[in-house]
Formats: sequence, structure tokens, C-alpha cells
Amino acid sequence: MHENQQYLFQVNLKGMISLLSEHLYSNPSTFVRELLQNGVDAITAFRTIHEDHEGCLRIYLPDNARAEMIFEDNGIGLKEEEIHKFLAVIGESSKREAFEAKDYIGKFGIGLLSCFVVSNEIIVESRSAFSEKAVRWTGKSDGTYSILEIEEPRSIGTRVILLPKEEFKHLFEPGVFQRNLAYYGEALPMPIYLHYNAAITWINESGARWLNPRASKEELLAIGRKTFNTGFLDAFPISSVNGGVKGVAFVSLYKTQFTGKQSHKLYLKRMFMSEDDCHLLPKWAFFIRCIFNADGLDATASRESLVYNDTLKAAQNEISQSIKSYLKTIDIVDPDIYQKLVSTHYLHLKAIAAEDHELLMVFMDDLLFETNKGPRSYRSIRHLEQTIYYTPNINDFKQIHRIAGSQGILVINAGYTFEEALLKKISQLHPDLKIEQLSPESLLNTFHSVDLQNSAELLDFENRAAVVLQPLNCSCSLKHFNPADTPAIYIGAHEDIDAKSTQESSGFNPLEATLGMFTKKTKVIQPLLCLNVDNKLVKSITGIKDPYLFPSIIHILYVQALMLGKYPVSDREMNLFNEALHNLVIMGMDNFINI
Ligand SMILES: Nc1ncnc2c1ncn2[C@@H]1O[C@H](COP(=O)(O)OP(=O)(O)OP(=O)(O)O)[C@@H](O)[C@H]1O
Repeated sequence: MHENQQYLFQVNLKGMISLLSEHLYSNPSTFVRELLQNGVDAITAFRTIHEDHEGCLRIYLPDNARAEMIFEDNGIGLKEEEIHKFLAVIGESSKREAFEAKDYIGKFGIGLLSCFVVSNEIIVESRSAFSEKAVRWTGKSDGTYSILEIEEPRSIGTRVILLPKEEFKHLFEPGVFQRNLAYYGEALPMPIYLHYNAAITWINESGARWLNPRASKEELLAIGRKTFNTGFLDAFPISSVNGGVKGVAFVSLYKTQFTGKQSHKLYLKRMFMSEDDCHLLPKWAFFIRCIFNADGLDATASRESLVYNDTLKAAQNEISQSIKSYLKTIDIVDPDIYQKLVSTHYLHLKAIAAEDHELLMVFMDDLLFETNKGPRSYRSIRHLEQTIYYTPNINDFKQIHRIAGSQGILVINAGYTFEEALLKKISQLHPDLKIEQLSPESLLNTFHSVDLQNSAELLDFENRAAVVLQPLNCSCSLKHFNPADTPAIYIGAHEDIDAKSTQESSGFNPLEATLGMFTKKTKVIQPLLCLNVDNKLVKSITGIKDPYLFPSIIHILYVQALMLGKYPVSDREMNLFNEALHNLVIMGMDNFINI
């Protein structure tokens, strides 16, 4: 070994070809896209010398006349030295350094290798616009290639010839190939013709009508229906200067989930790229599906995604503004669509309104909230209520909604984080309106307490009921509350962040005290059965001391309260309930009625 001697990396050509051709792309049909793209780039290059050159692509499938597929373009072609330089050197591309590089789709110099997935060799026959002679290059997947001059005259352009591998012959069947060509190339600006036996099909005849600013709304909606196989509520144009994005956004007819991913159609320089939005849409746009094209954004090497850079972020920002502008005017442009939009997509609109003041002003009154009295618009809530109560999570809402209903209180379920933020924003806009958070505990505090010190009988009753409920991990409390015909209300266990308990515990366990400084301690509040002393039934059982009758009635009230509160009833609780009824029956219907 010599010090400072420089060595060169060695490349295992066969491994490299297999890595790039088989593992970079997720789909064996990728070669269709790569060949289309090379043909389009070659025509674009030719137009730099002949501006009006009418480019076209022709694909001849294996048929009765031939076993191989020919992919032909009338682009700029390649000279022999260019073939040695660009086709035979992995990673070399004529497009990267070119003056008009931004107009080309390719740049990595690896796309052609995708043909090795479906064919053991790639033949490229080409005549350059700068040469009289055509050449044939034959590249093999073992990394060897040969080159020959073609004797017969050829017109300018390139033909790529592939002999399909047995296992991929199905990709070259006319129906399958046509679908793939349309999938990738439908929006390309030069005609693509598919030849099979005597038939010729023009693949992209309809073109990218969605890019035409003169396309009517009806046309756009029809394109959306055909592309996504579903109808849409509305369609509107979107665009961004950054990244040169243009396209159409379709508003979903149906409610969409926050978690579900929508599929889109994203084209890069009019070549299909992805069904993902590749970060071009804002996070909240779940109810939007897009067909769009970007002329000024960069693809990753696999060409299945966009490079996440500043231009992409700026484009996302502009598109987000495009969508917001639509939302801000739709109530004036088309009140009918506006109504359908708010009634279907109110959740998403709330998320947007929580972060955008202008949109909040547009939608606020019509935004729907889930309340314990059913779905209500903010307009109807603020007209009827002086104080608007809300629960910040679904568990609290479940606990509260019945009790609050029986108290005549309207409670909003602000289960999504943005709903609480939204209500806080609204409260700043309407200072006259009180907006208050409600918890099961705070609601309980609105019940009037019972003067147990002056009523030995009630105190004794509460204690005995507590003993019956204790094995069920439930405590008991007597209260006065409305309505009087509700004998008992159950409030389930819930967690409460209790800063006080963190400080108090420090004296006992040093470790706990240390941890307590970093972690918020949650205090679990035990379930509670709240018995209503104003209720006729409760009043009539306070004096009952029978060891069978009393627990049976408490068990029945307990399970009834669970059911009224829509809490799940376990087998154990159901058995207790049945047993209690059985006890009552045994003790005689007369006694039962006399209670
Ligand atoms: N149909 C064609 N006409 C003219 N030149 C072509 C054609 N196909 C390929 N080439 C040449 O071969 C080079 C390599 O092609 P390849 O598809 O491997 O990569 P690329 O298109 O440059 O980049 P990418 O990997 O991003 O697709 C191209 O840069 C181009 O110079």
C-alpha cells in the first residue's frame, strides 16, 4: 500500500443496472413513461432548431407482423458520439446541462434503463438532425453494448426496440399498453399513435382540456367524473406562479375523513407523475381532489414524487390561497353550492376558519356544531343562548350531554382541537357572548347540595347507598337537580390534570417528586351516582332498610342511570340488574307497588 495513493471506486455494472432498472421504480410499466418522456424531450430539443416542427410519437406493438415493440419519435435523434456519451454512460444526460434544461422532463440519465425490466436488451436506432447516417445501438443487461451503422436511409428521429421478456408479455397486449399510454401520456402536447396490426389509435386525442381556460364548468365536472369515477359538487381553477402550476380543483360531493388520503392526478411537464398531491395541497384540503400540471417543479429520480424545496413550498402556499379565494366568494357566486359545501364539509371548513380570519367571517354563522341537542349552526346557537358551553373532548361530551340536556343547557362537542381554537376566536369577535368550557365536574357543581347535617335519615341513606355501590367502584352523592323525574345520573370516571396533586406528592416519594416536575399528573375522578332527592322514587326509598330490597333498588337505579347516559353496561352490571328485578318479584308485586 502506498501512502496517499488514490484509488477509484469500482462499479459492478450488472448489479448497477439491476438496481436502477428493477428497484428504483415501483411499477414494471414505468418503461412506458420513460420512453414517452425521452420521445417528448427529443421533439422539444428538435424545436430549438425548427420552432414549428410537428412532433409525434408512434408505438408499434408486437402483432401478426412482428415480435418486438417499436417506440418511435421524430425528435432530434442522436449522433454516434452522442450514443457513446449518453446512452452508454449510466447517469449521463444530454438534458441536464442544456441551455433549455428546464423544458426537458428527464435529467438523471437513467430512465432508459427501466426498459431492462421488461426486455433483456434495448435497441436504439437513431438518426440525428445533424447527420445523414443512422446508427443502431444494442445494449444488454450484462453491461455490454455494440454499435453499427445502418445502411438504408432513415428519417430524423429515434426508434427504441424491445423484445418483451416472457413474464412481461402481458404488458404489451394492446388493451394493457393502451391504458398505460393513456395513463402517463394523456396530457402530452404532441400526438401519440398506437399501431396494432392494421389499426391506429390516437391516444391523447382529447388532450388536456382541463388546462384550457375556456373549458366550461360542465366540461370540467365531466372531466372530474371521468377521471375519478365520481361526481363533484363544484370545480374551479387553481394555479401558482411558483412552480408553474395550473389545474382544476374538484370539491367532493360527500363528507371526507380527516385521515383518508384522496387521490389526485399530478402531471409534471404534462407527463403523468403521481396520484399523490406531493405536498402541493395544504393539509386541510381533504375535500378537494385535483388534476394539475407543474412546469417548474423538480421530480425525484424515480419520477414518482416532487422534490420538497422552497419552490414547492411557495407553490403550496399559492395554491392554498387559490382555494381560500374560491371559498371566500362562493357564497356570492353560487349560494346553492355554498349551502351544500357548509352542510357537507363543515368540519374541514371549521379547521380552515380556525386559522384564517377572513374565512371565519365568511362561514362563521353557517358553521355546524355537534351539540347535545343535535347539529346546530353557530347562527342558531348564538341567537338562542347567552352562554355557549362546550366540552373540549369527546369523552367529556359523552358524559355531559344527557345531564346538560336535562338541565336545559346546550353543549357543543368541540372534540377536534381546532374547534376549541375556533370557539375562542369567535368569543373574541363577540365579546357580549359568553363561551365557557364545561366538564362533568363543573356541571355537577351546578347541582344544589343537600343539607345532610340536618337530616340524619338522608345522611344514613347516602352512606348505605355508598356501601352498595362501593364494589362497583362507584361513589354516591345526594343532590337536588332538574328535572325532578330523573332519579339518578351517572358520571363516569375521567381524568383531570391536577397540578396541585403534583406539588403535594413531593414530600413522600423523592423520585415521584422529581418526575412530577416533568410530567403532568392526571387525577382519575371515580365514577359517581348522583341521586336526586327531589325525585319521587328516591324520596320513597330513603327509609327502606331491608337487606334485599334496598341494594336491589340501588342496583336498578345504577344500571338505569348507566343506560340513560348511554354508557356501556357490562355482563356483571346486567346480571346485577336482572337479579335485582328477580328479588323484587320474589318479594311480591304488592310490596314493589307500595314503595
Ligand atoms: N428518443 C431519444 N431521442 C434522442 N435522445 C435520446 C432518446 N432517448 C434517450 N436519449 C438520450 O439518452 C440520454 C439518456 O436517456 P435516459 O432516459 O436514460 O435519461 P434522461 O432522459 O437524460 O434522464 P432521466 O433519467 O431523468 O430520464 C438522454 O439524456 C438523451 O441524450
